Amino acid sequence: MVDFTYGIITISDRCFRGETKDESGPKIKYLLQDEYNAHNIKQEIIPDDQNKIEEILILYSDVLKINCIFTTGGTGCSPRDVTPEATRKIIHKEFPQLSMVMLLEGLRKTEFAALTRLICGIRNNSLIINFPGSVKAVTESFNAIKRLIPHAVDLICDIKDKTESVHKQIQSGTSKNATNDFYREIKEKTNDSIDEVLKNYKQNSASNSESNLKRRNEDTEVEPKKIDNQKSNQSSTKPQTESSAAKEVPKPSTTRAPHVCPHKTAKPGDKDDRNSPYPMISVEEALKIIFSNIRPISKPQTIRSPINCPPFRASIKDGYAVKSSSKSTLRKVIGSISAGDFIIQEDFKEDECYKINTGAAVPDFADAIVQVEDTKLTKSNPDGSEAEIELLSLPSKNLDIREIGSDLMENQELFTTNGLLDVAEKTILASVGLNAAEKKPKIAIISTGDELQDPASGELQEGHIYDSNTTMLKLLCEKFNFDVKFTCIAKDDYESLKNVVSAAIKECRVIISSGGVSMGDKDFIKKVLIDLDFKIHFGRVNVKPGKPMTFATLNENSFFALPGNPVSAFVTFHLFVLPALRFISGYSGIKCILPLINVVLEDSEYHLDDRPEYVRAKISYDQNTNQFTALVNANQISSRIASLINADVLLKLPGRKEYGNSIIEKGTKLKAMVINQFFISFINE
Ligand SMILES: Nc1nc2c(c(=O)[nH]1)N[C@H]1C(S)=C(S)[C@@H](COP(=O)(O)OP(=O)(O)OC[C@H]3O[C@@H](n4cnc5c(N)ncnc54)[C@H](O)[C@@H]3O)O[C@H]1N2
Ligand code: MOO
Ligand SMILES: [Mg+2]
Repeated sequence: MVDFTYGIITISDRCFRGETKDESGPKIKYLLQDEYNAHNIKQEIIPDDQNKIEEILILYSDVLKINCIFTTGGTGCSPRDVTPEATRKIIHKEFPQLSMVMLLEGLRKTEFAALTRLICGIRNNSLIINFPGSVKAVTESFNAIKRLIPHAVDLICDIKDKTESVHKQIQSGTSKNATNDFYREIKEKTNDSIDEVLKNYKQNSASNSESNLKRRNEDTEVEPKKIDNQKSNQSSTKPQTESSAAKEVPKPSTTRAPHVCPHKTAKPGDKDDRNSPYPMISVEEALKIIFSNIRPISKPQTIRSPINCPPFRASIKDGYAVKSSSKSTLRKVIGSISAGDFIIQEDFKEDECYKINTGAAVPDFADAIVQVEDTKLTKSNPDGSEAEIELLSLPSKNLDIREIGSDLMENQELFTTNGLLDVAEKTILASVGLNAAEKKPKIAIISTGDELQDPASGELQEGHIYDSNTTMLKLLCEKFNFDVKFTCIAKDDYESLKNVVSAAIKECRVIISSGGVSMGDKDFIKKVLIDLDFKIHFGRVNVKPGKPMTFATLNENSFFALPGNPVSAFVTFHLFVLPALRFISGYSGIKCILPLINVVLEDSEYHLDDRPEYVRAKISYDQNTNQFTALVNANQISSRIASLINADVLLKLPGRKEYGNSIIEKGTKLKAMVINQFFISFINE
């Protein structure tokens, strides 16, 4: 567990407000350090607020990729105790046995352990464990599962070599391995515990009120905030005095998302209008709006060389370092210099020379290199090394020597950048020993939909499909040299989508979502953006595919809500997201947009849509006419990912009204946006 990362979240209104000192969080930290030698620990205190708990768990799991997240507090039965509800809502798989081991351990001490509601589960690659609130209960719970956690995390992270060896040992039952022993122990312990627990429970039930009272007092340590929570419930929403807070009845937190009809949110008072309230704007207008609402991540910066290149006089050839002043053609070979050797500072005679390799430092008193091809070996030493050579031609001064700083002078300007660096820029930085620190926006990718299953999640459940947009959008970002910080599949559920978006904007400047942006009653993206105070700059674009494309900003955050249909997401990424990412990363104007080329339509005809369309097409080169021709890939429906295969361009077709005809014919001149440049080599075929 040494390499794993840990999160500790103390969930308590009173600790959050500073009224009570958090002792359980630090206790877990101590236990982790003591047991696992852990040092990568992130810790936080938050109030008993279900949304905040969900948000931070998502943040820890999806964004910070923490391996093991512990919560402490909020697991009791009071109205403000919502940790289990929040945990259950965001986990992908529940781990009830882990909770049971802790419960059994707790029950050995007190039957009041039954009043805590610990949930354990897995979200992505994170193990999430609810601990009770008190230091004592935290310690007991941790001790109960401390040897299970490492193996559980290994399994979740799919660390095969470790898990396989543990499995083998468990199955063979022969190992003296601690984990194996522990599994056996746990098995025995579980059986024992049930008897013990029953015995304990009977004893406890039969015991007198005095001992119950005593135990209850101990338990106030377990859940010390049951009474205080009710007060804190009030004061967390509205500041008030202690006495007035105590009089008010706390409201239970709502866990159900409110039903929101997106088409009703936009046009208040106009109940019957079921159209989208967002005007359809053109692709060009949309781009203008995007560019005027984003700004480059950094100012232009001029980078200068800290050194001379080459830093010493370097030989350009494999040959001999000589003095050009000598007219003698015979030279004694007095040494051999390889690349990387020290610079020879001693003087030498005019009829002497050094054998030298390309890139090696020329001796201080040599002023020319004669390449090996222009020499003849005239004498050798007994050991076979060269003793004398003859120069077939006499060199001029400075022949084949790269002078100090001749490629780059110290302090010379290398280039000016405001963000992204290309290969040449990264290479020149390397050549002068500088780091290639790029300024790129952090990107989050959120795929939305209850129907979505991770492609690695096994067989499809009924009504489900595999999520392909996450893969596509991540790879597209990477193809264009952008880094994706986090990806996640969000449910079609207002609250959880809001939590995911809140978590994403904390960590990432650019958020790219797909799905949930059209007219359905489960399309919550726009509503979430509005409620999180984003400004929606446009919510529909007159383009096919990609009509519901939405763009919103909040301070430095840009949100690109792409339509869910995979091809629509693909096209809108190239049309809108890529130019924005490039602009944010400092690309100048025209370079933000992918190159456009002139082509002619190869298809016999094409039926135009109402909306201007960007169809996926394959390019050929017609040698007779010296033109590129575009052949539209079959079946352009926006769900059909196959239309992307072998697509070289997004062929720009006009809307039928704009064109004045519903059919466009073979040979028509069109523009095409290049998404795959390999076809260019056809020119030379
Ligand atoms: N009444 C109307 N309905 C629709 C309109 C309209 O104007 N009025 N527009 C249509 C157009 S155009 C598009 S495009 C889609 C976009 O809808 P959403 O962005 O809300 O996307 P969803 O409804 O969530 O999903 C659409 C489609 O895509 C599939 N999908 C979603 N995410 C993924 C993913 N990550 N991987 C693979 N496939 C995904 C999803 O299952 C749906 O089939 O709305 C039309 N409706
Ligand atoms: O615009 Mo939608 O993207 O037609 O499928
Ligand atoms: Mg939809």
